[in-house]
Amino acid sequence: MATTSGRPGIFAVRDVRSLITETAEEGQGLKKAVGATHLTAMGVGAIIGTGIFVVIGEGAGIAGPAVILSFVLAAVACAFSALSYAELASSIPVAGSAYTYTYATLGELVAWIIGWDLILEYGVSVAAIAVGWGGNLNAFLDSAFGVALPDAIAKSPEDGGVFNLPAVFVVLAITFLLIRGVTESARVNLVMVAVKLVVLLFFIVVAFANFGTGNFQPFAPEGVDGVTAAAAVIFFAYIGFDAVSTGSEEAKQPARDLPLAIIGSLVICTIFYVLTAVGAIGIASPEQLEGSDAPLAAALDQGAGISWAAAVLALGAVVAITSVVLVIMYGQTRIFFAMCRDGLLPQRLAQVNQRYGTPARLTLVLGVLIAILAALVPLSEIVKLVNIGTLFAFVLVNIGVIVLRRTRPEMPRPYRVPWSPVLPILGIAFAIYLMSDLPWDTWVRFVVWLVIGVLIYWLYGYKHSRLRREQQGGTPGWARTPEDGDPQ
Ligand SMILES: NC(=[NH2+])NCCC[C@H](N)C(=O)O
Repeated sequence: MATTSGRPGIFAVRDVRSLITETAEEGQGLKKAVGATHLTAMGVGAIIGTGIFVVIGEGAGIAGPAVILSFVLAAVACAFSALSYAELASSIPVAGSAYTYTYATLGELVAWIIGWDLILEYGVSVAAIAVGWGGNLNAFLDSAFGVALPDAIAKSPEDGGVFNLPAVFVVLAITFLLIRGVTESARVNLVMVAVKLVVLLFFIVVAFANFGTGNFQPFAPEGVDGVTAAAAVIFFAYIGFDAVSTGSEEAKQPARDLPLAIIGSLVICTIFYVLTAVGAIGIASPEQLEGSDAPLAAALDQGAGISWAAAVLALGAVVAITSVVLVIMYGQTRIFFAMCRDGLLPQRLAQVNQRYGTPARLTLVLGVLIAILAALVPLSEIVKLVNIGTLFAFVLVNIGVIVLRRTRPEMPRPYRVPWSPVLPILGIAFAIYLMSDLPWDTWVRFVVWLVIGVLIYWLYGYKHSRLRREQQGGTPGWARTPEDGDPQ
C-alpha cells in the first residue's frame, strides 16, 4: 500500500494518489456538483465583503489618494499565491486546501499546524464576520426605515449587550443551507454575488458621473511607505480566492475549473476594487472616507448628493457579508472534513449524509460552535489575526508548489505556475513582507494559537492519525469492514 513516502513519524507525507482515491470511499465521498460559474462566484462571494465596504476608509487615511495603488499592490501580492493555489488545487483536487497540500508535501505535523491555522482563518474569523453582519443589518434598518434592534440583543456582553442575535441567526441559517446541499448553497451564493456586484457597479457609475480631479492632490502624502502600509490592511479585502480550493473535491471538472475560478475571481474583484477606489477619490476626499464607518455611502452622500445611497450600500454590505459567511463557513467545514477523514480529528465526524451529499453532522457541530462564539465574543482584533494566519497559509502553499515539483515531478498538473520557482518565491516574499508589517501583539496571539494547536496534536492527532495507523501495519481505514467497528 503506497500511502506514504516512507518517512516515519510526524514528518510522514501523504501520497497524492492515495489522497485522491480515498475521496471515493464509501460514506466519505462528497457530491461532485459544482461547475465553473458557481466556483468563480464562490471566490467572488468570499472576497467582496467588509474589506471594500469598510476597510477602504482606513486605507485612504493611511495612504491618501494613493490608496488606489495600495489596492493594486495588494492584488499583485495575492496574484502569485493565487497561481500556486491554482496549480495545487488542479493537481490535488481533494477537500482541505492548504492543509491537504501540506500533508502531501511537508508532512503531518506541518499539515496539522496549517489546518489549525486555517481554523483560525475560517472558523474564528467567520464569527467576527457574522458580528459585522449584525452591525450592517442595523445600519440598513436604520437608514431605510429609521428603526434598529435594541443593543441587548444586537451586541456582545463586552459591548454592552446580552448576546448578538443577528450574528447567531445568520450563522445558523447558513449552517442549514450548507447541510441542505452544495448545489443549493452555490445557487444562493450566485444570487448574492450578483446583488453585491450590482451595488458596487451602482457606486462606480454614480461616482464616475460626478467625478472630479480635485481630491487627487497631493497624490501620495505618505510616499511609498504609506502605500505599502495601507496595502497590508487592504490585503484583507482580497482574502477569499483561496476558499475556492477548500472545496476542490466537489468540482465537476477540477482540472479546468479550479484554476479558472481561483484566478478569475481574483481578477474580477481587482477590477471592481480599483474602479471603486478611483471613483471614491473622484467624489470624496481621503479625510471624508477615513472619517466614516460606511465610507462608500459617505462618499455618495457628500460627493454626489445622494442621501438615499446609504440604504443601498448598507443593503449591499449585508448581502455581501452574508455570502462571505456562506463561503467561509463552507470552507471551514471542508477543511475540518479533510482533517477528520485523516484521523487528526475524530474520524466519525467525516460521515457524509447520504441524502444531501454533505458532511451534515460536522457542519451542524461547527455551525453551533461558531454561533456560540459569534453570540458572545467581540472580535474586532480578529482582522489582523486573520491576515497573519492567511499569509502564513500562502507561504506554505507556495512552498508546497516548489517541493512537489521536486518530489513528484511526473505528477499530472493540469495547471502549472509559469516560471516556477520564481513566481512562488515572489509569493512567499510578498506574504512575509505583509506579515512583517503587522503589529507585535498580533504575532504573539498567533504564536499562542499555534502552540495550543501543537498540544492538541500531541494529545490526539498523533495517536489517531490514519496515516500512522496504516504505517504501523494496522488495517487501513479504507479496507475496514463495518464489523471492524469505527476506527477511533
Ligand atoms: N478567510 C477569511 N477569513 N476571509 C475573510 C474574507 C474577508 C473578505 N475579503 C472581506 O473583505 O470581507
